Amino acid sequence: MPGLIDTHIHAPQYPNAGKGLDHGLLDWLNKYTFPTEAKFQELEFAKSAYRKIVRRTLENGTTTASYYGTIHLEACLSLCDIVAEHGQRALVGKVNMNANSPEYYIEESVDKSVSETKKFVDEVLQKKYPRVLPIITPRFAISCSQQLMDALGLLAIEKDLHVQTHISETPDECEIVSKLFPECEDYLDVYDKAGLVRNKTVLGHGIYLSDKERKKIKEKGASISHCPNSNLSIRSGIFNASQCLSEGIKVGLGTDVSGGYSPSMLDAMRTAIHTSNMWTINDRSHKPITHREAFMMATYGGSQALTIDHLVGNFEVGKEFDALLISLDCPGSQVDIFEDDTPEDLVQKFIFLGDNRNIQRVFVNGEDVLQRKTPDVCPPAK
Ligand SMILES: O=c1[nH]c(=O)c2nc[nH]c2[nH]1
Ligand SMILES: [Zn+2]
Repeated sequence: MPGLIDTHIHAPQYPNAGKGLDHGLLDWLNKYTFPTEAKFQELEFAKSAYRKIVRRTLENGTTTASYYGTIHLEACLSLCDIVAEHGQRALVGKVNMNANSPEYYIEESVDKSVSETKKFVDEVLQKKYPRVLPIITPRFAISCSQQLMDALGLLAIEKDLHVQTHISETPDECEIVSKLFPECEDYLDVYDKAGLVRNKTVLGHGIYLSDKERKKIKEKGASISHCPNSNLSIRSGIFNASQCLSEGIKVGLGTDVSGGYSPSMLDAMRTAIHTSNMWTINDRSHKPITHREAFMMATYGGSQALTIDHLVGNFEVGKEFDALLISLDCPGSQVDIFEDDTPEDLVQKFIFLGDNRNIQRVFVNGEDVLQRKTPDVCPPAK
């Protein structure tokens, strides 16, 4: 099958995966996430954590990831090196934050934030990694001033870069944004005024977008990264994937580690199906997404969301071979096969019952990247 594409994942939040889910978004950021991300100033700590997450996502079949880093230039550059060393395909973003953030984890000025971002972009491009690109990453409107977002929008346009950020994830967040930016028509307008809404823009979450905002996202050719595990784990809300897909918006899936506790895109597929089922439970006329649509969002849909569908996402002739070799009867498999199972049944069983043990080989551009010799991920247990 085609490789899995995680359109939204926070590499530095991996140490927190599976813990600290007892608060909603804004308290969760302050209590758990910012203190953890701040530790990535220490380069050796960052490298060790980044090796773990890159290895873990690859083992789970993520051939492409769109990573958020932290505000630290050196650590973000090391994430690019580590991704490249492991042979994963990725977009990597140095996070921008200059407002409403704790004093221990904030960029000191617009100038510094922009100049470090330029340095990051230039260095990454100069390295000419075959499959790693920089992505402009203003964290979200609450943590960036309009002046900073304007400068980042200009940079994205000037260098034709991808952009990723969060939007309309929780009601509290939306209310704060409307107070911080009273001159803007809505949340999307905050980013649009800065030139950040482009066809290379990936908007994380988008649970509470209005009809008008979704229409503009479609017109601009931007995409939404649906992160169902995160939405349920930190109780942000229930995204309506069917609606966005039927409106023709590009929708990919994201694990959103560590608001989402699982780095597995299989988990993202399952949870997207269950999230969609919740709409149907509340309104029987709602058509839930199918396993085919979940599979599509995790593969080809993800490639469209990241505008790399000319390269990967399916097995069209001429694309690069990002693929997984799946075995359902391998040692340890949790999937039992029965005589009357059709090929499509097997795909469904893999989505719902499969795990990394069934993912036997992971190819990026034709290379079995799990066979690469990379530095030890896990030091021996004490
Ligand atoms: O799920 C999320 N994770 C984050 O780290 C974040 N920052 C702003 N908004 C966010 N949402
Ligand atoms: Zn996120």
